[in-house]
Amino acid sequence: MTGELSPIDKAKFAAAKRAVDFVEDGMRVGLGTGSTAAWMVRCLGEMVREDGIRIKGVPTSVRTAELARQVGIEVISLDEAKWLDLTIDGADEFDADLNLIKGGGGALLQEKIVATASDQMIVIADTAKEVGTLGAFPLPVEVIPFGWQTSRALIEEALINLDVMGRDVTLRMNGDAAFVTDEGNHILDLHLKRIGNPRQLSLVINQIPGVVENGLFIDICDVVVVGHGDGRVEVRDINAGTVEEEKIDFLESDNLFTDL
Ligand SMILES: O=C[C@H](O)[C@H](O)[C@H](O)COP(=O)(O)O
Repeated sequence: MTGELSPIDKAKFAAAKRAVDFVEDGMRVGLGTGSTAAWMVRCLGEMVREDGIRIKGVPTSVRTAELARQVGIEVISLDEAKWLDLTIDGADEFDADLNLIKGGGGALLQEKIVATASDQMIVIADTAKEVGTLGAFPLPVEVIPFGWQTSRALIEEALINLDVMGRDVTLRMNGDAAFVTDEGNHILDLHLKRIGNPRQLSLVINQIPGVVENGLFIDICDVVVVGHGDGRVEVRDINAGTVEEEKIDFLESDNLFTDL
């Protein structure tokens, strides 16, 4: 069945499959959003159904909550969990310091709250997500609908003051209408090309009235699991300074691919 998956999906699956090894019985786990995180939720569901591990999952979006329930994971809110042992999530970009751009799917706000309320955040990604410098992927910024054009103008002004390379700021659309997040907000995508100082940019953007949160995750991620299309995975731990390599056997998970 894996023959029907593209190499990129195999890479995402391999990273997800390796990352769930970090999950132990009784843990409260933050469940990320996106195509890579969806593989992780399916793998966790398999562990719950077949290995009998008991976990409580805190989803970062409506769609992840739906998938988690479908695969048999007990879903609780962050307020019920209060604090999490671990969050596993995808990313749009990561750099050598494991700083991230997230929010390509519009879930950055809940994702950042959940990851920050976790002892550890593990990012799962295919090799295409690794960059020398963040910023080729447009940086998502969540803004409240009221006065969003004013917020955009203030962001553009801030980008000029910071002397950032690209300054194009676009409203994310969903067909003919503005995209609406799970929190009822809009997303502005900042086409910056290169983010020289992500920490400074994040602080400046978050001070602008109307901005709820931005997609830069600075010093939040501890471990990245990078998947390759042939099943190889690298586990890079920024705190321990270690890199481990392994290979995932796709055949062991064939049942996960049958109902796609
Ligand atoms: O809002 C979406 C999330 O930040 C995703 O984790 C991110 O966009 C990566 O998604 P994917 O795994 O589909 O590339």
